[in-house]
Amino acid sequence: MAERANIGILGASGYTGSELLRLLLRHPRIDIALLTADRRAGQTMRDVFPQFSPYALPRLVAIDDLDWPSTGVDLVFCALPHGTTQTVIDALLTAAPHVKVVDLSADFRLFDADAYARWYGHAHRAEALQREAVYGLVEVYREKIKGARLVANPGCYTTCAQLPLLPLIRAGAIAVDEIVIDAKSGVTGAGRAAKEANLFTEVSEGFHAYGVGHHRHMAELDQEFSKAAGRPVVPTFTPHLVPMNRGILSTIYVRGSAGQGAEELHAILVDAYADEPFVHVLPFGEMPQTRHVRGSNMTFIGVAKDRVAGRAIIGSALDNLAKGASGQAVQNMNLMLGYPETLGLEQVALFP
Ligand SMILES: NC(=O)C1=CN([C@@H]2O[C@H](COP(=O)(O)OP(=O)(O)OC[C@H]3O[C@@H](n4cnc5c(N)ncnc54)[C@H](OP(=O)(O)O)[C@@H]3O)[C@@H](O)[C@H]2O)C=CC1
Ligand SMILES: CC(=O)N[C@@H](CCC(=O)OP(=O)(O)O)C(=O)O
Repeated sequence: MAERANIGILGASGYTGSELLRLLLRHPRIDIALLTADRRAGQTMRDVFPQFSPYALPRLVAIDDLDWPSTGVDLVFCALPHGTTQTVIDALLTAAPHVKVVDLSADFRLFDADAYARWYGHAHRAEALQREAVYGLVEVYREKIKGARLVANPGCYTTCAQLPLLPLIRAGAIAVDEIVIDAKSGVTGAGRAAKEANLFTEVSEGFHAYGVGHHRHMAELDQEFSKAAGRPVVPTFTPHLVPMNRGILSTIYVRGSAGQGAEELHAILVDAYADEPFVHVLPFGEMPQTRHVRGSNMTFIGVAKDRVAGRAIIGSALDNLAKGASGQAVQNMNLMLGYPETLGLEQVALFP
């Protein structure tokens, strides 16, 4: 294990890229060696995000201008739009095969080439790497991540839903054909690039569902839930956009298997996460709030009884830019570099 590592951030001028930089500037064992942008290439981080003014940072460069071996990077975070990433990482790992990569996009999360083509509308452009990638949900794949060269950081909605549900599915404690996930996200989840749908006037003073019946995160949920259950699982999942900057809250409706009431489901989760630094199960009956995880790498989970016999209501909250993206990516980096998993991630939520 090296004492320090040189880090690159592809897409540093975006929301997850800048959140990575915010976290990494407080990390004791890394140096920022490379920052890239597309439209903002040539500018400084200060031009794009003035909060970085006090720090001496490399200028934003275009990926096409890079000669990978001479960048000197040991590990690269790829925070680019999905679809863009696979060719960039393929070129990077061809030119510099020793570099480790944490990809924040959806490009390497689906291991089945047909499923990828079906959900994303084109054949994967780096199939060998798709097969090599390790899915980066640390609480499940910790040991595989430690030896990985390419880690596919999970999606924000999917992290929020998987953390409470996977232990229950694995234990056979819930009816897997009756899972309903009602999720709400802040607007940073959609990225910084200007889109009409994300204008203040379109988002404020309102609240709406989108991607109803076909959001691409369903593919990731199907894959991981089916793996945990040992048979196909297809949950109901509906995302909503709410007028706040950060945070995801998922309210999840489940039916317990025979003999598994809400208290038993709660006990399974308490047991599963007793030693996990970034998953906190609240006392029975308490529901999580996004404001209590904002800016931290934590996921808060709550379980309560439904008045409908046999059903339970589960709440899960995380910060989409932290545990839902950049925080989880740094957690993955720490494992890949052999550092303590929590290094640079100890921030308590920013509240009030
Ligand atoms: N936002 C979130 O909460 C989450 C995001 N993700 C995923 O992380 C990735 C980054 O998301 P986010 O930070 O929100 O996105 P942003 O739109 O905020 O940032 C995108 C970044 O990629 C750069 N970029 C855009 N197009 C290209 C291109 N063709 N070639 C090279 N660089 C390009 C942009 O540069 P420039 O600014 O110069 O145009 C910018 O730096 C996405 O794949 C997203 O799906 C995953 C989980 C949560
Ligand atoms: C609010 C919002 O728009 N959220 C994004 C999901 C966040 C994300 O970026 O997910 P991936 O990493 O899988 O791309 C969306 O619904 O597409």
